[in-house]
Parts: sequence; structure tokens; C-alpha cells
Amino acid sequence: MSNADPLSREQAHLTESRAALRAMRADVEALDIRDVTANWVNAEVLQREVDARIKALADLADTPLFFGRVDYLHAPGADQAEGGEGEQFYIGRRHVHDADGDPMVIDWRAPVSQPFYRASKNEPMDVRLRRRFGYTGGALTAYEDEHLSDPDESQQSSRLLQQEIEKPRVGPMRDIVATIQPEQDEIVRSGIGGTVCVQGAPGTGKTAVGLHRVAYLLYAHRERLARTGTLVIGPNDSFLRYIEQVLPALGELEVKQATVDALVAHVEVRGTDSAPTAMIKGDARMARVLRQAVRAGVTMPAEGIVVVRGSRRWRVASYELEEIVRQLLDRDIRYGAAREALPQRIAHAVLVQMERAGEAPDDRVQDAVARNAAVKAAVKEIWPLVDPAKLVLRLLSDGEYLAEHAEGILTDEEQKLLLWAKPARSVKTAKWSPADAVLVDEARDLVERTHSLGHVVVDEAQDLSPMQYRAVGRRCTTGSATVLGDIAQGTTPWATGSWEEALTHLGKPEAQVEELTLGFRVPRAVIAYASRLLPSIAPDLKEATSIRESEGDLRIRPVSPEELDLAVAEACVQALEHEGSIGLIAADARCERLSRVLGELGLAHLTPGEETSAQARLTLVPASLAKGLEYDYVVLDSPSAIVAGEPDERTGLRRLYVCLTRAVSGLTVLHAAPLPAALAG
Ligand SMILES: Nc1ncnc2c1ncn2[C@@H]1O[C@H](COP(=O)(O)OP(=O)(O)OP(=O)(O)O)[C@@H](O)[C@H]1O
Repeated sequence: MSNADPLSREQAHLTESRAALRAMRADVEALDIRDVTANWVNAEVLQREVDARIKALADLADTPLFFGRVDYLHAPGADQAEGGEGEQFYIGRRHVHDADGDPMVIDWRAPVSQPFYRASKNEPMDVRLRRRFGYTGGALTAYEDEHLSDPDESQQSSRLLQQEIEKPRVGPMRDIVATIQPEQDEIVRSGIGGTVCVQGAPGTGKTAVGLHRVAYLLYAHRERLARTGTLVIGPNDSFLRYIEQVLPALGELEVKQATVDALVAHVEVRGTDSAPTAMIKGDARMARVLRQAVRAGVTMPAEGIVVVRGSRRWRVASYELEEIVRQLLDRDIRYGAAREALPQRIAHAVLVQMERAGEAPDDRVQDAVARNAAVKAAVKEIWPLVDPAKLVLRLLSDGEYLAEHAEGILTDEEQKLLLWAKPARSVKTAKWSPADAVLVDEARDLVERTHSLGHVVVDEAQDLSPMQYRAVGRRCTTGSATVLGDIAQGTTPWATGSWEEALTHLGKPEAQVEELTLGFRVPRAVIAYASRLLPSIAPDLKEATSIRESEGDLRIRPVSPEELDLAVAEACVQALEHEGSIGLIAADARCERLSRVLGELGLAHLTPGEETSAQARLTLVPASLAKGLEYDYVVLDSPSAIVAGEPDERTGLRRLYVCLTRAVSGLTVLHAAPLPAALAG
């Protein structure tokens, strides 16, 4: 074996590793848990763990067991001056060991794997050889070497990396473990304690990096995160379906996904807001209004209370009660927690009197006093229960009540915008909007602390309002976050203007802001075309670069209004001649018509979130759902209609920028109306 050529040796290692993985799986399958579990609850829990482990150990035919190898000059951790024999590690998606427990494949997240991603000619990190493997189907067919510590070898770009990037896109998003780039790896492996915010142009890998960071954190802090939980937040359900397989492919099955709307779904959303109204509802000042309104329920006691116990009566004077209430208001605890503490505080005041009178009351007496009818009645008066949805309903329905709490915070004009045209009668019948649901969430948190998770990833974060940032922030008060976005792709009227401000609303002002600059998706000609919009939509941002070798196939085709629909369908047919996925992106208002035209021509098409496959490769994408998605070939219908679909021009141009940057290989733009001036160049 030893004198075989390197490729055969590597193939042999793959075969052996596969056998080792099969053996590991067989070991787990053979576990008889009846011997070790005393009761059925344990047995069930353990069986679930065993099942998950069996699943995790599956040998996936189309995902290579390892994709890289690093040979160290010295044994990791050894004193390098000693010059010991270097070790060699194969890097893959999961750890595989042989019957003796020696590693055959190392998890990509392990510390010894890090130089595979980070080492360079300038900083070889003690790596002698970095080898990348190429696969065809499931077979190992190629490798590529870099001798990082060899001064005579110059730094080269990787052909295998290029191939990986150029692969046609079919199906849902894939993981990028084999080719994570150094600037990405730094974010992926940044510590769990800190929040990271990533600004990056379209296709720089923000989503990919965020998901891989979750996988990394789960590896490095498995127990802690199993206890506290992790969550990935995305802009809509079709996007979440697009990304949902990345983490399972990396062996992580426990990560939850949600939209912000789903997180705050305490009331049924059936209404919408005008842009100016939504702006005010999403403004951080609303948090102050709500806080005031919630706390305003507390009324100072007009009278003291008398607690009768046996033959004795104990009085707590109103000034004493007031003092207790003030202390509770001053403490940084939730309204509901303070309400629960109040009877105990009153009881304590009674107990002090009892002691003074020579009694020796114990805790049970204090509890009994706290439950005394007079105390309960006083608590109800002083610190009434607050129903968060009812409170928000009243604020949005009752101008006087709103004015009372918004005085000095919101102008009269702003208050007017908040009020519903028709006051709602009940929480059930009110026409709650998405922004209202966020207000209810804020009010709930004022009453009762929201459960906080260990780590939260927010994708397309630039679209969140300050109040939405607060909603996300309270779900990671005790944890950390990864905030991903692109200011230029902000398409809500309240979109983020600066990350510093957004991070303050999130409650993580100390977070570091990183920038990703290498574009993996959009080819040069296409990104250059889309970037014509940057001066109008985000003048401070630089144009993205593209590391794709090909220029990209960019066509701009003016057609007559009568020809438009058919020309669009024809462009789709042409695009289908290429390999990979095709996205027809159009203004939402145009989609119904285009769907009909495609149908009449017998062109089957999917909607976003439906999985593309070799048989069904064309998706009709409403502009409002294009964010975060990508297609090998994009046919873009009527740019000016996409711009016109938004409430203002800047938002419209930003929406167009998103749509123009979905293409991996080619973009055809068809238009009957003139192009927006910013794009016409
Ligand atoms: N290091 C990498 N190696 C290979 N492919 C990569 C790498 N980084 C990113 N990609 C690919 O580039 C494409 C774009 O990545 P991703 O969707 O994460 O970008 P994004 O910055 O979130 O884009 P957008 O701003 O448009 O949402 C994806 O297909 C992703 O798999």
C-alpha cells in the first residue's frame, strides 16, 4: 500500500474511514440500553439520544466523509523547538475513529482543523502540507496540494474552490465546510460570549457564515447550548425552507428556525399598517410609552390595611405601604415579579410588628399573612394585573389614554398615526398588524421576562425595526447573537441606517461589526450592473467584488409592451437550456399574469421555498420574496414595475438591487417601460 500513488492511498483512507464509520454506527445500534436504564423515562430519553447518534453517523452518499488534509510540521501542542514528527489529519464533517479510538477523520470544527481554513503562505501555522480533495459523485478523484512552509512555492488560487463555487445550484442551500474562507472562518469561530455583526454585499456568504457559526458554537459549547437553545431568524418561511437543511447536513438537528413575526405571534395578525404608522409603531420610543403605560397601573394606597389574625389586629399604615411600593418600582424587576413580591413585603411589615410585640412568627406565618384577604385586596388595588394585549389595544384605541402615556415622548401627529381608524372592542376581534404584535411582545416582556436563548442568529437583519431588534434582543439577553445583513438591501421603510444603532436596540452595543467583501455568488458583469444603484441606495458602501472566474452572462433586452410577456417566457425557455436552477423574478403585481402565461405555454414552475429538482427547475419569484435566495440563471421582468411596487423610490431601488443580485451565472433583464434612471447609467 505504502508505495501506491498518492491518489490511491487517499482513496484507501476513504474506504477505511467509511468502514470505521460503519463500525461506529454498528456499535451504537448494538447498544442494549435495557441493561443501563432503571426506568422507562430514562430508557426513552436514552433511546432518543441513541437514535439521534445513529442518524448522525449515517454515511451520506453525496457528502464526502473528508474534504481536506493538513500535515503539521510538528505534533500539535508539542514544543516546536523539539522538532518532533508532524501529524496528519483528515478534515471532514464529523469525527470518525478506528477500532483503537485513533482518529481517521477530524471534525472541521476541532481546533486542529482550524489551520486548514486559516493557514497561508504568510502565516503557515505550522502546516507543511494542505491538501484539498475533489469528488465526482461519491468517488475521490482529485487532490490539490499547497506546501505552505516551502519558501519556493508561491501562493496559488485553488481550482477546487473555484469548481465548488461554480457548481450549478439545484435544491436547497448547501453547506460550505470544504471551502470556508479565512475572513469567513474568523467569524464562524468567534467566541460564544461576543455578538458579531456582519455587513456584506450580496452573495458574500453571510447566511452561510451565520449557519456555520451555529454549528461551530454547538460543537464548542454543546452542553451549554443544549440547555439554553439556539435559534436562527430569517425574513420569511420560504427563505427558512431554503436554508433548513444546512445545519442537519452538518449533523446539527436541534436548531430552531423562525421569522420575527412568528416569535411575537401572541395575537392573531390580520391587519396591515401604512408606512408612516408602521414607522412609529416600530420606533424605539414606543418602548418608553409602553413602559409608562404598564407602570401607570400602580396606584399609591390611599389607606392602610388591617390584618386580623386570631384575636389580634395588625395595621400597616398607608405611608408604610407607599414606601414598599416605591421600593418595588425602583427595583429593576418586571411588573409581574414585583406584583408577586408585594404581598410578601406587606407580610414582612406585619411580621416586624409581631416580633416587636414579642411574638416569634416563622415563615409559615409570613406566607399566611401574604395570603390574607385584606392583603390580597390591597395588592389588587395597588398593583393590578396587566394583560399586555389589552393594554396595547387600549393605547391604539383610546386617544386620551395614549396621550396620557405618550406625553413628551410622541408628538400629537405621531399619536394620531397610532390610533386605529376604528377602535377595537376586544383582543380577538382587533385587526392586529405585524407591528402591533411586536408592541404586545414588548408589553409582555415588561410584565414577565422573556425566555432568553444561548445564541440567536438574525439574517437579513437590516429590515428589522428598532422594536423588532428589541424583540430579538430580549431572546438573547443572557446569550449572544450573530447579526447578518446588508444596509443596501434594506427594503422596509424603517430599515437600518447604521449597524451601531441597530446593535444598541438589540441590547448589544459592544458587538463588533465585521465586513465580508468577497462575493461568491454574483458574477462580475452582473454585480457591476447592479452596483450602478449603490450611489442612490447606500452611498457609503463599496461595490462588492466577485471571486467567480467567469464574467457572467448579462443581457438587457428592451421589448415592446405587446411582446413583453411572451419574451419573458421565451427567456425562461432559453435559460432552461442551461444547467441548474432558473428564477423568474417579477414585481409581485406581475406574478399572477406571468404565471398564467407560463402555464399556457406548458412551462411548469415552482414558488419560492418549493424545492427545485432536476425535473422542476423554474421558480416564479415575487420580488418581495427574492431576498436571500439564488438561482443559476435569473430572468428579471420589468425593473421599473419592481421599483413602483414599493412605497418610495429608494425602497424600490433597493428591492431592485436585491432582485438583480440573485444570479449565479447569468441575468437577463426584460423591459418594456424605460429602465429606472439610476440603472440606465
Ligand atoms: N466559502 C465559500 N465557498 C463556497 N461557496 C460559498 C462560500 N461562501 C459563500 N458561498 C456561496 O455563495 C452563495 C451566497 O452565499 P449566502 O447566501 O450566504 O450570501 P449572503 O451574503 O447571505 O447573500 P445575500 O446578501 O444575497 O442574502 C451561496 O451559494 C453560498 O453557498
